[in-house]
Amino acid sequence: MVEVPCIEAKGLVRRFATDDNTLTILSGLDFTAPAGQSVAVVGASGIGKSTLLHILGALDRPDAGELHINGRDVFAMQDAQLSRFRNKNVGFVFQFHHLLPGFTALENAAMPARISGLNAKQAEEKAEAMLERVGMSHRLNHRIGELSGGEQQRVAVARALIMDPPLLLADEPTGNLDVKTGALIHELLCELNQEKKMTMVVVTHNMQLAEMMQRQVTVSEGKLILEQ
Ligand SMILES: Nc1ncnc2c1ncn2[C@@H]1O[C@H](COP(=O)(O)OP(=O)(O)OP(=O)(O)O)[C@@H](O)[C@H]1O
Repeated sequence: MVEVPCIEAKGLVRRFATDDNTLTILSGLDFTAPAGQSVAVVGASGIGKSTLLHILGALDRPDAGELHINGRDVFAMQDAQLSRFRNKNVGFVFQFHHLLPGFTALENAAMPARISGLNAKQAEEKAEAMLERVGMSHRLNHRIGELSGGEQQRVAVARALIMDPPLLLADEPTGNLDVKTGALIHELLCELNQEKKMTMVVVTHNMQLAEMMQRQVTVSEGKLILEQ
């Protein structure tokens, strides 16, 4: 049986209209990743890495091209169906974590499970287990503002993985952290990738992190080059 890739993107085009012209950021980009693979996306600043990641996570729609995640035609879905699909299938970790400051670590990590329809108790049980996995059991009831940068990013990782998604997308996940704390988060991401056999795509300028991934791809002139 032929294995379905976790990500299969073909001919992605993304343009942005500015006041005086149209910028073509992605110009027919193809990208495939088998299930379980870890991939670093690197390239010059402003070249289109985050744009690509947002499309791969269906947070943004391309002007042309197709995206299949685990064989599902993502952009054929209507918005409500797409939100449900994202909730179950894609976890996101960003440089600035986007956690809700007025809520505790437990409440933040539980959020995707609540959105998926689980009741508060079920969602918090799952969140507690995930927070334990990322080394945060001692801070469950701290509000986000009461946590260090590294601790906040651990909560963001727990929130991204609470639904056990087959795909994790991370955009400069440790760009905001000191080198030592960043390295601990890199190790955590690699351990979770192995443990959960999830596909992981990480946009980064950090070569130490990029080299920890099984494969590195470079965005250049709207396409992917230099596959390693
Ligand atoms: N909504 C938008 N409207 C107009 N231009 C945009 C928009 N989003 C991104 N761009 C432009 O597209 C280009 C690519 O941006 P993107 O954030 O994908 O780059 P990047 O490779 O991730 O950069 P960096 O490494 O600096 O984070 C940039 O020139 C940016 O200004």
